[in-house]
Amino acid sequence: MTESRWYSTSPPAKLNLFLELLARRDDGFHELDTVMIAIDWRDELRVRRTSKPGVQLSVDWSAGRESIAKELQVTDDHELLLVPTDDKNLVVRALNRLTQTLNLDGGWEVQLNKNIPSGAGMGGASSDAASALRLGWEAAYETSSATFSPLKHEMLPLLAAEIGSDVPFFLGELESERDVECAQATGRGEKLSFFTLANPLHAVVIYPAASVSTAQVYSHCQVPDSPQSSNDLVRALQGIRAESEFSLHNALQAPARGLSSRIDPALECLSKAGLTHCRMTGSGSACFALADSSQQAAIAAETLRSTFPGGALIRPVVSCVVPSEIHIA
Ligand SMILES: C[C@@](CO)(OP(=O)(O)O)[C@H](O)COP(=O)(O)OP(=O)(O)OC[C@H]1O[C@@H](n2ccc(N)nc2=O)[C@H](O)[C@@H]1O
Ligand SMILES: Nc1ncnc2c1ncn2[C@@H]1O[C@H](COP(=O)(O)OP(=O)(O)O)[C@@H](O)[C@H]1O
Repeated sequence: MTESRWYSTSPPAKLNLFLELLARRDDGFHELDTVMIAIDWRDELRVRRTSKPGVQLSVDWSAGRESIAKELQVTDDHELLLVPTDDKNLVVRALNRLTQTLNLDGGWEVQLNKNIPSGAGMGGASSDAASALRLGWEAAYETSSATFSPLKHEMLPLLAAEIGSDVPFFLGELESERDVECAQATGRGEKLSFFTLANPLHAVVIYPAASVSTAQVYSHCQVPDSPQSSNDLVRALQGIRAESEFSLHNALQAPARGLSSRIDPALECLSKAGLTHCRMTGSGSACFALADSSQQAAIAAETLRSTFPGGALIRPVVSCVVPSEIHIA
């Protein structure tokens, strides 16, 4: 086979504005009611097809390992900065599954530049995997004589859900050309109802130099007797209901706080920073609070960098569209 061109994109992170547990399933997963929003804190991913079988993945930190280590106040070789390059990396799993499913020969060369911290509840690995599926599909289409394009909308969500509960969100709404930033998700997170925000959402995110295992947090959670619903929040985000009427919720915040002592300082600092709606995202450890404008978010982030006790990545962010744009070179 011939090598393909390079396909690249910038996988975004996500925040869970709402997360409620509805039931514990027999397969060990939890039925959720969650609202996810894509934000412009992004990794960089490049993929091309090669004649050599397998996935050759190289990973680096975009800002440089030393610079991230300094912000986190850890050493360059600290485990928080380790990103797997073997099949523990969801990008490798995604491309291997694509190779099998499309019966492709040859393999892949992949460059991943990280910005999104791992074990943060920001879905970095899941977003990278969704992007790898999209880029891999386009590269395979360029270099194959097979006409598998019509299958894309059916196959990619199935492969995505196999790789992880959060991966389908990052594919966006494949059947439409609509710009969507948000989804209300049910099932284990893979049943998605996408929608557009009435107004961009600004926030400040703190990743407090602590990685939390998603599986461990779920193993300490409790399903409430009377679960809350995200419907009011969704209507407010769509502009159908007054924005002042919404509140955020995360049923995983309590068990995650019990597992990591770094979450409480992040929540405390955010709640004192003149922002609103302070919460943890996903299974943690990152926390966020909403701002009225990009300017307020930038000023609050700057202040928090000098007041937060200990190392942390602190960023002003804004909602963005899923999926991210693909570039070919
Ligand atoms: C908590 C959330 C909220 O968006 O995100 P993160 O904090 O991971 O970003 C998700 O539910 C995480 O989704 P994801 O990270 O894809 O999890 P998966 O790999 O599918 O599952 C990891 C483990 O988490 C538990 N799990 C996950 C999803 C779910 N609905 N119920 C669960 O109980 C299961 O124990 C599973 O083995
Ligand atoms: N592409 C990737 N980038 C970062 N971490 C990855 C990747 N693929 C697999 N991992 C592993 O996934 C775990 C965390 O996944 P991630 O999605 O970043 O966090 P979270 O589930 O908290 O959103 C870590 O154990 C990390 O080693």
